[in-house]
Amino acid sequence: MENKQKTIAVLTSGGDAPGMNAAIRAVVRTALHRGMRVLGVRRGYNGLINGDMVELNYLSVSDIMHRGGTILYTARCAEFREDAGVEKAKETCIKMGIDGVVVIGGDGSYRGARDLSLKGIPCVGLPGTIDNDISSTEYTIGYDTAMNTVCDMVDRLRDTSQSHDRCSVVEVMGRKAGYIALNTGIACGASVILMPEVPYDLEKDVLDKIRNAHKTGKQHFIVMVAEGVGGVEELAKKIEAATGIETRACVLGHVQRGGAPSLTDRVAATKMGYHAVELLEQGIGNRVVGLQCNEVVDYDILEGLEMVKTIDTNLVRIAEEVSL
Ligand SMILES: Nc1ncnc2c1ncn2[C@@H]1O[C@H](COP(=O)(O)OP(=O)(O)OP(=O)(O)O)[C@@H](O)[C@H]1O
Ligand SMILES: O=P(O)(O)OC[C@H]1O[C@](O)(CO)[C@@H](O)[C@@H]1O
Ligand SMILES: [Mg+2]
Repeated sequence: MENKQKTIAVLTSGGDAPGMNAAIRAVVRTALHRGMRVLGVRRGYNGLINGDMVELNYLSVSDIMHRGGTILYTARCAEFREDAGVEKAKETCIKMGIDGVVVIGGDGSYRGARDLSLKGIPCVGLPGTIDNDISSTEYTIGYDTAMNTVCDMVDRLRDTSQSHDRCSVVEVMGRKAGYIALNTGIACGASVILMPEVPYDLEKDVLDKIRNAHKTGKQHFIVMVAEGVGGVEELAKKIEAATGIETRACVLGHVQRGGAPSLTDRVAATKMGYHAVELLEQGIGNRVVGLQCNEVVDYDILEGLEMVKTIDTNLVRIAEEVSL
């Protein structure tokens, strides 16, 4: 008897990230190349629960590689956090003949993928988040683009800070992680970088540093603050009061999630998307795909979620020594 044609589904979930489209394209093209059908699920797990999906062909994913956002839309789906929601999604998968699902998203989306895998629908997670806060991979899709966007924005802030002899306190995204803040802080020449992983003393690590640099003739400052530290408005007031330097706070916000993906994001998304399909082709689910030393790897979802990722303490030290 002839083998039944495999059908896989692909969805994006959680916050969007530049490069998600490149990942969708890689999944679709790889699967079609191997003779599978592909369904694109709209708005994350919502689409899986409600059966909101469309068949994708080679042309459906043309001209999307260079676009930010996700053509499949994304969402945070409260219903999927409950067993009843996962059960409904499973029923939809069975009804639509879905043999496996590629879930592109963050750690929350991975938990959902695990729940559905445990119900017998093989799921493979791809790391799609600007935060780079997924332990099982050194790199997440969207991280590089978001950091380049931050650099571009902060370079602009520097122009106006420099012209006014001001201090700019900038909040960047990252949820509870400081990866974006640390790397962009270095790249933008920040005088101070605050991230949740590294405790700081306001007087010693922020105010004294700015006061001392001010005495040597430095007139404008960038203070980079991770979202997980927050409080940029209050911090700006404290810096102004303690140093006499006019200070402004700026929360960069969602601009960090948009824009054309960088080359790094496009290639990473393509490599990982390809691997996800290779796994599903073999009927292997409950896995998360990642990059370690730029090589594609995969792990059991729970094992991946339980891995620990730490901030690069050497990079923190370098940032401290070179900043002024
Ligand atoms: N513990 C869980 N069990 C089942 N499903 C979950 C769980 N946590 C999250 N999900 C599902 O995954 C969706 C996305 O999760 P979340 O909002 O945490 O974003 P994420 O995937 O971590 O991405 P990001 O943090 O980059 O925005 C949730 O809306 C929900 O549908
Ligand atoms: O778009 P929302 O729901 O406001 O979520 C914002 C969060 O999503 C991210 O942009 C991506 O996880 C975080 O950096 C941020 O904390
Ligand atoms: Mg998350």
